[in-house]
Amino acid sequence: MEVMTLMEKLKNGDVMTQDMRSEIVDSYKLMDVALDSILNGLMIIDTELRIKKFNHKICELFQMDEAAILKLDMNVVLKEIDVVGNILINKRKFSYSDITLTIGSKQIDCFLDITPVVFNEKVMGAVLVIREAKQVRKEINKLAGFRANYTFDKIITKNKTMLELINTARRIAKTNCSVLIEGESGTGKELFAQSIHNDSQRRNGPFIAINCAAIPKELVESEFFGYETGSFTGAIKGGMPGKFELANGGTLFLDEIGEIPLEMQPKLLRVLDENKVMRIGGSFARDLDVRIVAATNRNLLNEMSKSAFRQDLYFRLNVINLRLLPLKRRPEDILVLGRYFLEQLNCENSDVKKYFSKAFEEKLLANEWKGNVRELKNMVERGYYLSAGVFIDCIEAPTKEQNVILPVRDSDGETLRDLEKNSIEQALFLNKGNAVKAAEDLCISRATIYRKIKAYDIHVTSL
Ligand SMILES: Nc1ncnc2c1ncn2[C@@H]1O[C@H](COP(=O)(O)OP(=O)(O)OP(=O)(O)O)[C@@H](O)[C@H]1O
Repeated sequence: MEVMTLMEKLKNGDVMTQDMRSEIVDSYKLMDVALDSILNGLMIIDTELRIKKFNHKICELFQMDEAAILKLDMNVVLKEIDVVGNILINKRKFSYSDITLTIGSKQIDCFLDITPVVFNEKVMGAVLVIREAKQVRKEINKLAGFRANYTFDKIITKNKTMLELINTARRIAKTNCSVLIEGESGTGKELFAQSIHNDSQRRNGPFIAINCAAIPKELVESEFFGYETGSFTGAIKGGMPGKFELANGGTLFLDEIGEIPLEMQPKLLRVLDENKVMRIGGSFARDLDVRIVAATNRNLLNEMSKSAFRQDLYFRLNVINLRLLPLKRRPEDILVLGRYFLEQLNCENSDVKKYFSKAFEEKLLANEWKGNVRELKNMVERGYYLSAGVFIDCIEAPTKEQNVILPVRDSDGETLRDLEKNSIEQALFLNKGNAVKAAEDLCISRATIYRKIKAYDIHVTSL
């Protein structure tokens, strides 16, 4: 018999039989099993915020046994929320992302849905569905692509030093120590960082990359550490987690670390030393479990001698050092890499298979490769799409920038600086302000273009 029908019968004065009693007991047991099979924490409270029921996941989330949970004062746990006003009186469902619950001396970051329980128009209490923020972020990171795609087997090289570096990186990937990757722009620093993450125990956690050169100085702290509601003008209501929090359980890749403002460096060092982060305007520190991989194309020793980079931070980051070789110092890699990129293009465009002409290969070997592997990849791609026949030859059609008639300027007296600034402005203009695309066209890194935009005070929106 349905429990509800049974209840109705009892309400109407029927006498409770043994069968009815076991029916009710069984149905309660069934409900408990169902509640415990749910992967989210679930709790039912009454209008006085007293706990009426909860599932096993709540014990896991709160790290408490059942008896301790029953003693919790939910007015304290939910002190950040107006449960009575918002949910019980207004009879409305509320969802809170990134809320902090106070459970005894612990703080738990979670996503919380509260739904009022209404019978015959009367509010009886509310159902709380609690999901751990760490878990939700893990799923979001997976969907949003915050993960590393590269693995060591995708790092192509025949160079002995580079092969040794890959071996070292493979070995240290298993540890938790910080890694500093040095090398010119386009040498494969991010490739190494992603491969280290994918070869570590953290491979299922997030890989969060942050380009220190791309963040405006005044936003660096909030990007790194996050902030709580109302901590500064323009802050999003409800606060925001910083990149450290987002990378919890995974790897944080600090690209262009040499660009980090000097005043920010001691704050970063403190977080790395203490493994804790406090959001701006926050009242408590959150525990962190983050592996740091930093990269730079600057000579940090030089920066230190100019007092532009702190020594203590340098030593904290430079536990393991990987110095990648520029492409011109590993000429044996030029054709190997070139053919690898060509092979990829042939696979992507399976209808036509193309080959390098002898002259093209000679041109590749003779090039300066200031933009390193990135430049090589772009050049192969350009050759591939611009060549009419199956052989990729040297004749390169004019690039987008060369094709355009630019505003006439008196070139007399134009300094190198002006020329560089003009080129960047043109590339930005041609790419409708998209700095990443402009950087690709100019064969420079994203970090470099952001740095130059800042240095030349280029207003992207007015181009
Ligand atoms: N050894 C390699 N094998 C295959 N692809 C490579 C290799 N090295 C670099 N690449 C490719 O070259 C491009 C640039 O690499 P990456 O972004 O890792 O360089 P980077 O040193 O981090 O550059 P930047 O300092 O400008 O950020 C990427 O598309 C990457 O896949």
